[in-house]
Amino acid sequence: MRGVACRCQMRWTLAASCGTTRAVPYLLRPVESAMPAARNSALIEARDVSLARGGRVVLDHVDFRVDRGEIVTVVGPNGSGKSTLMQTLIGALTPDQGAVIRAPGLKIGYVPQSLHIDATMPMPVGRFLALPQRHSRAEQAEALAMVGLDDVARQPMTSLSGGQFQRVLLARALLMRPDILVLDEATRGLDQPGTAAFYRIVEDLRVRLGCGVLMVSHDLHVVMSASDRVVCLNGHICCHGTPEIVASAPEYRALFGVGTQGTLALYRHEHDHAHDEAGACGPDHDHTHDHTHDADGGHSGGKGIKHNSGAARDA
Ligand SMILES: Nc1ncnc2c1ncn2[C@@H]1O[C@H](COP(=O)(O)OP(=O)(O)OP(=O)(O)O)[C@@H](O)[C@H]1O
Repeated sequence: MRGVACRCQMRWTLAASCGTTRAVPYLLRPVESAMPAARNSALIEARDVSLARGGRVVLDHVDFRVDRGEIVTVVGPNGSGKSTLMQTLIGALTPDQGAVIRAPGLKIGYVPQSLHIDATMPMPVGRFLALPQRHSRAEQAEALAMVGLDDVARQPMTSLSGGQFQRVLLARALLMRPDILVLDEATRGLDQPGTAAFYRIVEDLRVRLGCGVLMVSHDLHVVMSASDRVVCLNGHICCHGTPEIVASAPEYRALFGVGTQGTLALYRHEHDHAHDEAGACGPDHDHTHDHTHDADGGHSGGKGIKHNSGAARDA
């Protein structure tokens, strides 16, 4: 009798063979954790966080949270504090004001934008995955399979394509059995199909592992359709909302496939002004930002920090 895998927000899989229970895959085994199991409980929360770097306020009264089972994407112009926010949330930086609250026992799987590996250093994928913590070959193979990579364990890291390399970084994060995956521009340098494929994997992992996902990305078209919530940061949180599917061009379908339905998505703004479907501001807007919106609904422009309104700060 074939085993039945139960896919749900809880981390377990039951597989039965001839009436006996066999070991469940490592990454899907129940985790000893003090973590709340329910969806909608905050994994990480920033409360009124402010932080200055190099004498300049980079994060200004930021309220932010990521719940179990949701994908939250932070977008914003260069220098708007996205990486600083990530580092503050994972505990690498301490806020000057406010607090970051992490659920007790929270395990974070961090995927950086890139990692330099010396080309002269022979570093097979398997050895890389054993850093900083050793895992069995079976566990490594399971993690690699989850990110769509087979038979690469003996391959040197330096021989991987950009997309393969980032997937290996993702596999390494999975071996932590994370409650939350934090991806800081993890698809930088990948082409659009590679980026779309990467985010499809992330969406799949969210379902299979029931983890939360926090991403920083500039890939608006792809990320918007993969996210439950999008937060636009420009020092302060200037807008946030749920992505809305507004169009489904054939070329996007061809690129993004079934996972995202090939759709172009926009996100709802909760400013004190309106946007049309192209992302342009409506006539009633009262624009107090120092940045503009492009046709994707993205932001660009100045890096100075101004508050729009208190309501706009709530993420
Ligand atoms: N170690 C540091 N010391 C001083 N200033 C810093 C440091 N790191 C970042 N900054 C400054 O903080 C601001 C925010 O940087 P951050 O890297 O968080 O922005 P970002 O939104 O992630 O940018 P990008 O999209 O370009 O990656 C920038 O003005 C940057 O120069």
